[in-house]
Amino acid sequence: MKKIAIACDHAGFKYKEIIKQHLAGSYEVEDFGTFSEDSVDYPDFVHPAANSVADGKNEFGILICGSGNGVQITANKHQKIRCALCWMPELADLARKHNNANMISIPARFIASELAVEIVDKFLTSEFEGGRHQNRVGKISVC
Ligand SMILES: O=C(CO)[C@H](O)[C@H](O)[C@H](O)COP(=O)(O)O
Repeated sequence: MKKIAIACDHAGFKYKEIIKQHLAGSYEVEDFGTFSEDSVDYPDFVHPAANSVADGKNEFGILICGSGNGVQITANKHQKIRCALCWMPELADLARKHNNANMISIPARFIASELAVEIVDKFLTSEFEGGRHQNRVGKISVC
């Protein structure tokens, strides 16, 4: 069963719970919080989730905040993380196929929860195509 990290800030909490419920039984989900709608700082929750994907404890990660920007910016500070901001399923598909993304960020304040679930499903079922894309991905981490 694929192991998935999930994390959010207060703006993403409701969607995190919806996504977790959707994935239950099909994936092993590790929830790094937050666990309420009380205002929090997203890096406090993203860094542990990103570390778990970077060290291989979880295969993929799902991050949710209001715009998707803050959690994505934070996750991409981790050298082994490739986190894509996805507001439609096609972007999640391409993030896996072309960029071998291992995390995605979802903008909870800008899309419906039903679409967020579709995005997650596409992210977790698309495969990296390798080939010419492997050359490019290999050049991303320069330090
Ligand atoms: O990081 C963000 C902005 O790019 C996220 O959208 C946060 O969820 C947002 O900044 C939270 O804003 P709030 O006014 O403190 O709820």
